[in-house]
Amino acid sequence: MGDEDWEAEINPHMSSYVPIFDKDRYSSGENGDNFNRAPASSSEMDDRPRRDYFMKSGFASGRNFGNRDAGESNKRGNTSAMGGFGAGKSFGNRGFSNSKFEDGDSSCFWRESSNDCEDNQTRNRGFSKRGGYRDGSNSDTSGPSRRGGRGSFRGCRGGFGLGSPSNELDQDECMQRTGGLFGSRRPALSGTGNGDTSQSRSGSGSGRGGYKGLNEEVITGSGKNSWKSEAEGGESGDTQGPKVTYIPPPPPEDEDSIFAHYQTGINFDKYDTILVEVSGHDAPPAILTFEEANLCQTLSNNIAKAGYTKLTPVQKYSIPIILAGRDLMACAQTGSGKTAAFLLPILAHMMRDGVTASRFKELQEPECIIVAPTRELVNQIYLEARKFSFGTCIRAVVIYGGTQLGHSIRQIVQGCNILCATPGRLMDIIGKEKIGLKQIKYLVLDEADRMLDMGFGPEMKKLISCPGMPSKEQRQTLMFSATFPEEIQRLAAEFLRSNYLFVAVGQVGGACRDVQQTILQVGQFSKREKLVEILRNIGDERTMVFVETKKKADFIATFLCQEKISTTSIHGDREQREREQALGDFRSGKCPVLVATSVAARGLDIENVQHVINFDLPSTIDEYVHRIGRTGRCGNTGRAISFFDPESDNHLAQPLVKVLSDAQQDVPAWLEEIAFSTYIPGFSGSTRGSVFASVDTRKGKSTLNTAGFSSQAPNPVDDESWD
Ligand SMILES: Nc1ncnc2c1ncn2[C@@H]1O[C@H](COP(=O)(O)OP(=O)(O)OP(=O)(O)O)[C@@H](O)[C@H]1O
Repeated sequence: MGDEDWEAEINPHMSSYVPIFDKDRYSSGENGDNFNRAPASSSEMDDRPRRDYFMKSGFASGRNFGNRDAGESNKRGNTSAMGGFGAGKSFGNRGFSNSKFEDGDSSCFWRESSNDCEDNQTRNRGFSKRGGYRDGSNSDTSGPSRRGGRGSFRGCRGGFGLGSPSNELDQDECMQRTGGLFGSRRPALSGTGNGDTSQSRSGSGSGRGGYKGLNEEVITGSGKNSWKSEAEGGESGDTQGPKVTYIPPPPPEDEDSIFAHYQTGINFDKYDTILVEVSGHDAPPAILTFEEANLCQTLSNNIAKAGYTKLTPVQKYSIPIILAGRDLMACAQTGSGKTAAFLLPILAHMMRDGVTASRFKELQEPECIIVAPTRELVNQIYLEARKFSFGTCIRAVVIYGGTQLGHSIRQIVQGCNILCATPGRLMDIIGKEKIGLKQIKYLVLDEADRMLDMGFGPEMKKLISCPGMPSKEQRQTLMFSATFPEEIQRLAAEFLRSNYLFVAVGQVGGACRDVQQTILQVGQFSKREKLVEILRNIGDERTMVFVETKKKADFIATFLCQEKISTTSIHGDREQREREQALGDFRSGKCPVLVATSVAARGLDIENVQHVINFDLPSTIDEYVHRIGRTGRCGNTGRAISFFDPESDNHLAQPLVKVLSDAQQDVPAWLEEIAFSTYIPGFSGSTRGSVFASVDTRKGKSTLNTAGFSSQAPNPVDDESWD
């Protein structure tokens, strides 16, 4: 079913789902959490699920959005600023400067009904209307609103602008606010007024990379589509937008929290049986134990405290390669420890070579930059870097969009050896001359195929051609992913030294075998019923439900709440604080169901996710592999159920059959039939013309081995032909 059809189906529900806030009956409980609150009456019951969702999923955690009833809002006590956000800011999508952005006691979602253009637009957009906000200190309600309710902004597209920023930081922040909300459906981005973030702008007209769902933002430029990044939320500064004030709460500092980890699963030891291929000249032998890596004592202690006793295959091969100073492209199944595979040898080198101890400086010159496509993922990588560098003088910093730029800068100027960043925020910070690149020795692209695709690729190219960035001969470049389409491997050459090594653990682009995959044929209109049936059977086990569009994510989450299934959601139209809240609620088990778009498909490592449900199949098989990889991690088992709608998913039949059979899963006969009937000559694994690379695209193979053994073989690769 196309998106249009969903519009038709969703909209009537949307209007009926508009929560009419009844402040007396639905005001917050003590903890500001109204979820699962028993209804006071049957009429309340009707509305409750939608309130539940808004409250629970952070739409409403104590905020009044775009609320006309500013007076009511003020009565609620204006608790502000957990973590500092929202303090002193006022919100209101129509010039209401009194409604406060609250975060605290009161859990309520306020939404007014109105017949005006904005509201109609909002309703059409969905029920997720959020009130706009303005910087209270700059407030000028008569001026252009910094952020209208989502719907209202869209309804009045073109009328969006900014007041004059009052200082450099302000300017930059203003420039940054493209936000998930505002990036929608805008033309190619151009800088306006403030040239200082030009590097982050798509000078070529290409938008930020990221994820695209069916109705997600597409920005055209450079003669081809490039995605307005949902993942990034468009924080780059490439257009004007509202001021982002969110300051993420600092992670816990106590050692127990830093080293908290989950257990490896029963299949962890089976990793050793996976075939590993290493291609490229003179690959150093794999190591079999952490001891062989000869890491310094502090690092070894941290590894032990993290609960790592045994290397995973990608670690066995990648660690010695990186320690030998080689460039690397590594492809290994989801959840198999790629993060430590690059962090540990980098940290070991930094410890060996010595780093500038962190100290306050306006311009920081980190030794290592790690980029990844989503905010949540860079944050996760940062936490891993912080864990492994615990007790050393190495300081890791994380910066990402959707948060206050000033906060990112403050983190950086305190000292920065390892910078974990999303591309947009990174380019902004470089543009602000807070980060110098001269000292860069390591450049890591996690989810590298995504980082190099047409979404993020242009940004990455800008990064490596930034003034000061050491040439590829002078730095070590490392790329990791579970998928690596051939054409992306070719693009990667520009970033890597010609003698880079390629490590493939198992089938490149293959699914993790610890995930039991089931494909069900379900038509679009039966999906919800099926979903509820499955979730009821699952009970409280943690489940991620992937849908294709942000709008549908809201819709399904609301629907599930209505069915009394505790659900939250994450997607690119949600504020960053809401995204983090949603992830937190999911991680803690408070909401065992997380409805997500592809923004959550890659990299996220959440303990105990036992099920992934593809309510909608993604458009590419690689995406499928990443999504189902949110379960079955680190030797644990998991289950993935995918709804296959023959009306829309036939193009995936062949690659699905391949992925299933490669992972030794049952292939339904009906799927084989569809695959056969849509046979594409020459198909070898993917849609969109690209295929799984079965090997390093340079075609040379030097090693074919199981992960338990190190070996070296002659390398037939002709570097010249590759370069
Ligand atoms: N050697 C090890 N021993 C025990 N646990 C490990 C080891 N290596 C990694 N882990 C844990 O396994 C989990 C998955 O690791 P990680 O997130 O790095 O996987 P990944 O390969 O990057 O997955 P994805 O492809 O989804 O990004 C993490 O919780 C990590 O701490």
